[in-house]
Amino acid sequence: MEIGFLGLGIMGKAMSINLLKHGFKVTVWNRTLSKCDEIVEHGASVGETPAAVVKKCKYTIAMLSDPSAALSVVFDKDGVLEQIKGKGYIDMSTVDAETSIKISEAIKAKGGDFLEAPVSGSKKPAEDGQLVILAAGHKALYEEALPAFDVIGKKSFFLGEVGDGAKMKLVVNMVMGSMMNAFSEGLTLAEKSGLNPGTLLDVLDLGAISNGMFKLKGPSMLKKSYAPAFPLKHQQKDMRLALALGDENAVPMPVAAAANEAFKKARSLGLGDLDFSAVHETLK
Ligand SMILES: NC(=O)C1=CN([C@@H]2O[C@H](COP(=O)(O)OP(=O)(O)OC[C@H]3O[C@@H](n4cnc5c(N)ncnc54)[C@H](OP(=O)(O)O)[C@@H]3O)[C@@H](O)[C@H]2O)C=CC1
Ligand SMILES: O=CC(=O)O
Repeated sequence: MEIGFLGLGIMGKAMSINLLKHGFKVTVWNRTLSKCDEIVEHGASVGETPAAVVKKCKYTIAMLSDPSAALSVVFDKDGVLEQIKGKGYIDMSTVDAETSIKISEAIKAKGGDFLEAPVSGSKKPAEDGQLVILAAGHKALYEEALPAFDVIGKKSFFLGEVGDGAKMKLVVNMVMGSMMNAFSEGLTLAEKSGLNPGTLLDVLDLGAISNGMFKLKGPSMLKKSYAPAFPLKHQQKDMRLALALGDENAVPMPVAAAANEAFKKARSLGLGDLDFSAVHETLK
């Protein structure tokens, strides 16, 4: 079965190559079309527009930067909506529930099926097929997509109504962004107060707050190495969207609000395209 794939950034590239490696036929599209070339070397076909991809494939996955990209690919000329009748559309981008619901309603109105399926996990888990998939929406489409999800991820959750996957993803990333800032302050405090921050990493790793993110990011942060796995601009977008969800639900989130300010500061320093761990530089 042919799967469509829209958006070949850090995540989309790894996910689409993974699908090809596991024997799926994949037709790709990216706004900057030249980024399709590398995926073609792995066996993909190219569609000239999102509509052309949807027309060719039974279902199409999207992995796009933010709400405005997700909306544009669906609603603009030559977009997904033009060919969605009788087809499935799975948006794996991290967006807010409102965006996802808007896309879902438009697709349903045109006779298509919609599933949101944002993922937890970064570049390496995407390359290794170890993402965590947070799906919600059309249950039959979820079941149809499970063979692809089993390649892309290590675990898939079906969370219910469209919007619930988006919200779960934002809650997870709100926690992650807040943790990253506390971690970064700890590394800086250790260093400035005369401790060896490398020893801090060992101590943290042996205790109850040991976690994969500290283990993975700590050594590269100490080397000021911020090659983007998860771009900082996307982490700040997730904090912003999570804070809006907090507003809607009257949940006070002072820790997340402070973390968001730190990511905004990092963006203002021109660090948005680096890894989100570059927020560490705002303390220098
Ligand atoms: N990187 C990570 O660790 C993770 C990222 N995510 C989420 O996944 C999504 C993708 O992330 P990632 O791959 O890192 O991001 P990238 O910035 O690497 O890629 C973004 C993609 O979106 C496309 N895009 C941006 N704006 C538009 C637009 N207006 N119209 C059409 N296409 C557009 C880009 O196209 P072009 O090449 O032309 O710029 C590119 O294909 C984001 O929502 C992110 O929050 C989720 C989990 C982990
Ligand atoms: O969205 C980012 C991630 O690491 O998950």
